[in-house]
Parts: sequence; C-alpha cells; structure tokens
Amino acid sequence: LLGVTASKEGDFPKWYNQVLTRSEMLDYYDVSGCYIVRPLGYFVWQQIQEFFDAGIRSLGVRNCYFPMFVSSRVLEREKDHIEGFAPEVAWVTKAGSKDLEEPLAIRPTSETVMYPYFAKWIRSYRDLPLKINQWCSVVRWEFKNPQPFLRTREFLWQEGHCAHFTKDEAMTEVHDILALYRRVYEELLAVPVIEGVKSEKEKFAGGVATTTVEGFIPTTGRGIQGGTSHYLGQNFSKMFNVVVEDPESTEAERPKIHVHQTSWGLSTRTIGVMVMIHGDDKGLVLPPRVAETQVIIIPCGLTVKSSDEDRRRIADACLNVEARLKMAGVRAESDLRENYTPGFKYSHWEVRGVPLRLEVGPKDLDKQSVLSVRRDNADKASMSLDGLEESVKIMLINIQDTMLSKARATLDSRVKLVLKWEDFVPTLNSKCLTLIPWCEREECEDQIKDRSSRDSLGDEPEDDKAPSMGAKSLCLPFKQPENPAIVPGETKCIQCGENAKRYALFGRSY
Ligand SMILES: O=C1CCCN[C@@H]1CCCn1cnc2cc(F)c(F)cc2c1=O
Ligand SMILES: [Mg+2]
Repeated sequence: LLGVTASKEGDFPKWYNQVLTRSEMLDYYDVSGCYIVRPLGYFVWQQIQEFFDAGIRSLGVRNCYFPMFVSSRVLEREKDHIEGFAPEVAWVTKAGSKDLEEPLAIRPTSETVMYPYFAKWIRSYRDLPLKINQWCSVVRWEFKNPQPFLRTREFLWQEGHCAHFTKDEAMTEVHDILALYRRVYEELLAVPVIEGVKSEKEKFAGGVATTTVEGFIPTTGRGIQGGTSHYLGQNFSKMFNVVVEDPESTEAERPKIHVHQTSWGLSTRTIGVMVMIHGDDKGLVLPPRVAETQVIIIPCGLTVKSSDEDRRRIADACLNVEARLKMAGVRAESDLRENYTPGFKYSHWEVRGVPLRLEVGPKDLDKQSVLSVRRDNADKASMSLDGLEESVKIMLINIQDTMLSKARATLDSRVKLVLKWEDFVPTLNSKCLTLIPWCEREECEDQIKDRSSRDSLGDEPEDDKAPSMGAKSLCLPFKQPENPAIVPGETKCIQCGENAKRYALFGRSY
C-alpha cells in the first residue's frame, strides 16, 4: 500500500494525483485527458445521480437518451452557437478502413441533437411543458492542460433540456434546478457554493441568462464553476422553430408562439471539487453521505502472545458490530486480514477516506465499548456497545455537518470586499476571491482580466514564474453585500469609475 507522500500545501498537483490514485478513486489512462473512474469514485457519482434524479423527478422531468453522434449539418445548424467551440469538437471520420460519407461529431452537448425533435414533438401548447434530462458522457477536446475530474476530454454529466409556454415558468425552473445543484454540493459533498448569475461575457452565449453555483479551492485560491442552469429564452426555439399556436387567439390562422427554454448541467467535476476541498496529507476524506464505506471496524490490542480464543473473541465482536451497523443502514465493513498490523490498516483506510474507524480491542470489549476515531479531525471517543448504532449514526451526521461548516468558514474567510482597485491584485495574491462594486460592462471585464494578469502595480511577482493568471468574473451573487450597499448613481466601479450596478465576485479560476 502506498500512502500519500506529497503535501497538499507543498505540491498540490502531485498531492491531488496521489490522493485520487492511491485512494483508488481514479486511474490514469493512455489517452490524454481521459481517466478511469474506479468503484470508489463511481460510488460518489451514483449518490449524486440518485439524489439529483429524485429531485428532478419531483419537478416532473423525465429521463431519456439521445444518440451521441451529431452530423455536421445538424451540429453547425447555427453558426454563431457553435463557432467558438469548433476546435473542441471531436469527429468520427472512418469505420474500419473506410471513410464515412460524412463525418460525425461526438456530442459535446446535446442542444443541436435534441431541439429538432422538440420542433417535431411540440405542436400544441398542451404538449408543454416538455421536461427531459439525460445522463450521459460528452466529449470536448480541450487543449488546456487536463486535470482529473476538473477538466477532462470525456466526462459524465446530466443535461436537462426543457420547453415552457411562459418565461416565468422557465425562470422558476432555472432557479429550482440551481437550488438542487446547491444541495448536491452542500448536503452530499459538504462543499459550500456561492449562487449567482454569470456576466454577459461569461454566460452561455446561446442563452439569455446563466445562473451558476461557484465553488472555491482554498489551496490555490481559485474559484471553480460548479454547475450551470440557463434560461435560454426563445433563442433556440427561433433557431429550431419550436412553436405552439397561441391558445388565446381567436383568429382562424392562429399566431405561432416560440417556446421559452431552459438547459442545465452538472458533471463529474463535482467529485474533483470535493476531493480538493476535503482531502488532507493522509489522503482522501469522504463526507459520509457519499462514502462507499462509512465505518471500518478494525481489531487491535492483539499481540503474538494473544490466545486463539482472544483472537476469535475479537473477530466475532467485529463481525457482530458490522452486522448491527449494516442492519441499522450504516455502510460498515470489518478488516480482519490476518497478515497486517492495526497501524497498517489504519493508514490503508485513511488514504481511502473512510469517515469513521472503530477499534475493537480486548480491554475495550471488557468494558463493552469500542474506540471511535474520526477521519475528518482525528478525534477519538469511546463508544458503548450499548446503543452503538445510534451513536455511530449521530457521529456520521456530526462529521458531515462539521466538514461543511469548516469548509464554509474557510470560504467566508477568503471572500473579501474590495472597494479600491489597488487592493484587487494583492487580494488575489493572498489566495482570496474579491467582491467588487462593478459596472458590468464587458470591456471593463476585459480590462480587469488584463490588469490582473500582469502584476501591473510594479510589485514583482513573489517568484519569477509566469505572471499571475488574470481574474475573471465568477458570478454576480444573488446575496449582495449590504454594508456598504451599492448606491445606484453614486457607487463607482472600482476599475473603470463608471456607475456600479451590483457587487461582482471576481477571482482566478479553473
Ligand atoms: O451548460 C449547459 C448545460 C447542459 C446543456 N448545455 C448547456 C450549454 C453548453 C455550452 N457549451 C459548452 N461547451 C461546448 C463545447 C463544444 F464543443 C460545442 F460544440 C458546444 C458547446 C456548448 O454549447
Ligand atoms: Mg468549455
């Protein structure tokens, strides 16, 4: 067994690689940008799927499946939708030794695949709302350096696509879905996120508005887009002619109304964010909600002098505790391997992120108790065998809550109000995000990115590495700071001096 030897603060990329591979969450693959999601990692994705699927089902969304191949005619249906993305599109051009009549794109997202069928299926307003989702993989041949889970050339996601008769109904759904994304992060992954709307520059160009949940990686001080829910308006329904007759009209030839659409996506990037935030120098730290093994039971206190009778007594006690916890719905396992020391086993399961360890020794048993050890903060506590199920369940809930509240405290401490431009770059350099009064003009955003990529204030970068990465707008948070509140017409944008409209969250990002 190899534990994690890299330090999270010392060599983050190497640490991240070691945590993922030595916890057995993921393995590398010989196609650059592609990775193998191993069972421990896949279990996390399955918990996310189960939770999110139940959530969208209760919103009336039905799952479906569309082909992964898109003809060039269909993909390039609308030039401006696709133009910026063309370099990322992967194409199939041959079958065997024969060239295909026409090359087929592998779906990078499914708007152009689905919406011709929306036009075919939606005839009357009674066919609305149409609410569908698919769980699938998509391929985007990104050229920026790949990172497991965070930026991969193929990734698993869900993409929801809905059509509504009214804008209000569509907007309500956009926010309902964003709330579900927030719950996936906070309730399952114990990751706090900031909800808001994207700037004009950062939004999905094909839509009208993009709402987002933004995460934060404290080790690098960088923000990360966690999931997006778009209000598409009538852009795509005009492009694909998705119309219904106006039910209110009394004319013979009733006017056609273009439907109001939404689309929303969440991917396996969620898993990378969770690992980066909670992992430590012993390896993976899993929130109990998504841990395949929540409790590992390990015999201890036995020595070479221990009698066979003692060994059997301890082993039986472990199996009994395991059975009781399983009966109570806790995902518990015993590690009774003969040829490994307790210490070896502790490390083995720590690198794998198991949230709670129970040590079962002769002395504990004499007292009808076991020793519990938490993975998140290493706290030890003796637990009576009497009522053990309840004690363990309460402990797991406490671990889940503590992980979220710690991560939230860190996030809160790293978001700084910046009211003067001269504080902007130094705040980024201290691994923080900034909340700034902002004019929301696209050219101002470009200037901010440029002025923050060079260390333009003359203070030399700490080391002579490449100049720091520019800051981008992450979102305009729904929760706006109230002190000091933006005074329309008075408060100025800290970069360009124009009137500020709202506070914007800016930072370096993935
Ligand atoms: O972000 C979502 C949620 C799920 C459904 N799609 C939307 C917008 C996706 C935006 N996007 C994102 N990336 C893309 C990459 C491509 F190669 C390409 F051809 C198109 C796109 C592209 O449209
Ligand atoms: Mg992209």
